[in-house]
Amino acid sequence: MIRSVEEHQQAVLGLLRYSSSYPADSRTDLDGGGTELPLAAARGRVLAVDLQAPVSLPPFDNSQMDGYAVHVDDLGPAGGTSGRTLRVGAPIPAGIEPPDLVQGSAAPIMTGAMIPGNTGAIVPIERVTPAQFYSAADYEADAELTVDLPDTVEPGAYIRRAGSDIPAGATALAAGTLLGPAQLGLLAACGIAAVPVRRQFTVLLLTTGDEVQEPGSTPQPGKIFDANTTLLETALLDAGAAVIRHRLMDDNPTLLREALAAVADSGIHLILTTGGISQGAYEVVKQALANSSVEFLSVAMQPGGPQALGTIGGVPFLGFPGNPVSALVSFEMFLRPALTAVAGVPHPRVVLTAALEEEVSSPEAKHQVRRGWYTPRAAAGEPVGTVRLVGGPGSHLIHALAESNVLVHLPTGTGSLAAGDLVSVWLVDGMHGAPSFGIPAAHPLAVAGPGNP
Ligand SMILES: Nc1nc2c(c(=O)[nH]1)N[C@H]1C(S)=C(S)[C@@H](COP(=O)(O)OP(=O)(O)OC[C@H]3O[C@@H](n4cnc5c(N)ncnc54)[C@H](O)[C@@H]3O)O[C@H]1N2
Ligand code: MOO
Repeated sequence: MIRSVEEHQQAVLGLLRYSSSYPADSRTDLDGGGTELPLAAARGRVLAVDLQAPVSLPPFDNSQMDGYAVHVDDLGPAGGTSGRTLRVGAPIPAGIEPPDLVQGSAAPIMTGAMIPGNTGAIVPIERVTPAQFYSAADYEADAELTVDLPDTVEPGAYIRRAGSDIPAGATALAAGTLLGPAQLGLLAACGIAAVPVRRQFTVLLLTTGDEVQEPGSTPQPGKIFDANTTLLETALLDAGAAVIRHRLMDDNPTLLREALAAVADSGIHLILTTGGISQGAYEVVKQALANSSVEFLSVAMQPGGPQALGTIGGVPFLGFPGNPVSALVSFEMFLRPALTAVAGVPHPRVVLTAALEEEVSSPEAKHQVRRGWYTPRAAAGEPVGTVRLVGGPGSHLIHALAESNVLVHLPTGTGSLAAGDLVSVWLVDGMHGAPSFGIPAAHPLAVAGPGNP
């Protein structure tokens, strides 16, 4: 049986949505039974509840510029000052609560400092005379320092009002928000130190094949190093999932069946294997799961044609093909979008239209996914960016995969395309490493915190 890409996408989504024990609404299902994560540890996670701002941002009226705070009664109608000369009051650095302004005097004030009472406007230092602040020596030498204002000052100028970013009590972040640097920075600015996050979607990752050996071990004749475990583990971590990495399994169906049965009730949300699902004589996954509720099928896609889908002991199961590019393309096309729909993370890939830099042909009966390098349009007049294909269509070309920044889609029915024809590309180089708190504990800058005990 041959399925279209769209049909298999729906099948994978249905599997995760209806067969997985992952809670459909995990808002009340916090990690650790209601515990929260410190902000930095919550990067890449999904907020479990609506969070209200406990304080306003800014928390108080403050200055947007280094300059002088001018009394409201020293500003004429519509801000006219007639170049008024004012006495210089005590400077206001950021971090203090200043006394109210006295009419006839202007207080030197620094960016971010609290606005004193009675202030009508801030005048940037560049706009007054003298155009630089007095030194401590100037203050000691002359008790009657003065400053000349410009002819006009806009009332309220350069005052950042309390609550103008967000007022206290308003929703700072809604449940379901993916927590990245900006969102976590907002929570920190609100004085929040820990955040309730949704449970992670947990995947058991198992790689099969007599021919694969662990990276780091001595190369053996006829064997290859296991690329797929690392490739899929990091792709899943990037996508916000948690990964349990199973040891490599050789082509022994009985042992594989036992291993899969042993993990089926361990609270994981998906079992994912690579390899052993096509037409060979030693297709271990296919043999181990014969007569089970796992279906082996063919999707009209290249790479990633052979696929397996079903349940093992009630736990959703996906079998990706063993070729590394096939495994990653399967992840991008089927599992990643389903995770977005079910777990609220990751963000969908950015889809762009690009002009081919060269001609290309593709099997008409299949949706071909090529790897490419996307270059944004060089000038504003150009309608779209361009894409250069990297490597051929072969699903073993992991080096070419590593040198690409987009997946290039040549949908079913495409046949051949000329240079300049438009194609749809998915931007995949926005992948970042899993959360890491990388300063070694011995580093002089290291502080106690997540990852730095
Ligand atoms: N007669 C047919 N042969 C093949 C067909 C077919 O339709 N008829 N389909 C081909 C396609 S397309 C793919 S994709 C592969 C899928 O094969 P399997 O999923 O059964 O995977 P394996 O045979 O175990 O391995 C395929 C390939 O990938 C290498 N591999 C496997 N695991 C890893 C790993 N962890 N790290 C790196 N490389 C790995 C393996 O050595 C093979 O070269 O089947 C085609 N054959
Ligand atoms: O489907 Mo295979 O993944 O074309 O190489």
